[in-house]
Amino acid sequence: MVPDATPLADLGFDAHFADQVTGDEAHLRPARIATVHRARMSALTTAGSVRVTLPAHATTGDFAVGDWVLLEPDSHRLHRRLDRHTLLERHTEGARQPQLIAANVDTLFIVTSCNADFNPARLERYLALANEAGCDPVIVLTKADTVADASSYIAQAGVLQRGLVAVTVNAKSPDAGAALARWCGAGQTVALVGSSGVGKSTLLNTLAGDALAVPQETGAIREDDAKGRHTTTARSLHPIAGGGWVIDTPGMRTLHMSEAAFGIDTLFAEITELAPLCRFRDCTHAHEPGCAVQAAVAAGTLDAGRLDRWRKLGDENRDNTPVLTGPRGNRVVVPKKRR
Ligand SMILES: Nc1nc2c(ncn2[C@@H]2O[C@H](COP(=O)(O)OP(=O)(O)OP(=O)(O)O)[C@@H](O)[C@H]2O)c(=O)[nH]1
Ligand SMILES: [Zn+2]
Repeated sequence: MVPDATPLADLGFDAHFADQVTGDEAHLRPARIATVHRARMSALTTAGSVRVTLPAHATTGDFAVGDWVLLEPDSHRLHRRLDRHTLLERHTEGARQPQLIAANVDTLFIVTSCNADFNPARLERYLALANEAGCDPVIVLTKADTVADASSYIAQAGVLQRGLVAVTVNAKSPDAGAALARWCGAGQTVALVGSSGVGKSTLLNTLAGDALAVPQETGAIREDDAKGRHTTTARSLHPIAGGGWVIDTPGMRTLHMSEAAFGIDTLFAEITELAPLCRFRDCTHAHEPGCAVQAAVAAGTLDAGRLDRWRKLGDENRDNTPVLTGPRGNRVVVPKKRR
């Protein structure tokens, strides 16, 4: 259950948000978006869950679970959204606008299992997503109880990004909560991503423990979509038993790279850092003489598979990232919208 009175700090409200509230806005109530439906949203306040009243010009598509907003005290009418600390967004092929997954997530739990689901190339896509969003990634390896030696998975995951932490769990056991406790706790927000069937729902239940209850306002929790089917919210903010919040996301089959140059550079830091040592400033690390990256592969200090995957993600990102023509015909990458 969501306690009736939760201190703002426990909901994740920190100086980043407090500093944005102006003197004129002091009478407004900070609230954290807990569920986003097509036509309505709910939010958590220090006094519990409320239904947000949207002004005429606003649409729920502009908000993500985890967002901080300011509400009028009695009507719960939305005044404005506060700038985000982090924003997870998903680019899908063909779609012009990215889909907002979750906002103000501190740690992204990238969930995979100790079995055939384990796939370095796919994990790297999730890592680029976390880096780009500004979240700290952690690899959570579920189903450790089904294999004789889970440590080899830790070793394989740990090398995917500098400083990356990987943890093995049995998502069904309460021990999983203890194993992940260092990223949870009052005011902390984590989100779960990963393929279908890896154990995200199981992990969510374990993390929530006795606290399990989707924070939602009383009243109707279902809405009809255009075809008259009942739909429930895809994402919501759930309380974690020992403090903090967890956001689940629906299984993502494909993750297209777009507007993720920073995320990819961080993911492949060992390659990014070698590039300035290449003879040519625009070296593609493919065939050029004096290439420091190729030299590292030849010397055995850089994995050739990593270089292949760096190239694939980078090419995909460039193909999918919109470019404008600048004043002098220079190609200018469209600046990311403000968080
Ligand atoms: N033995 C074992 N089984 C697990 C573990 N984690 C999940 N499972 C089982 O794996 C199956 C799939 O788990 P879910 O939690 O439904 O997976 P999910 O990621 O939520 O899948 P979607 O809802 O399709 O996205 C269930 O039968 C779980 O009981 C684990 O750590 N150990
Ligand atoms: Zn090079």
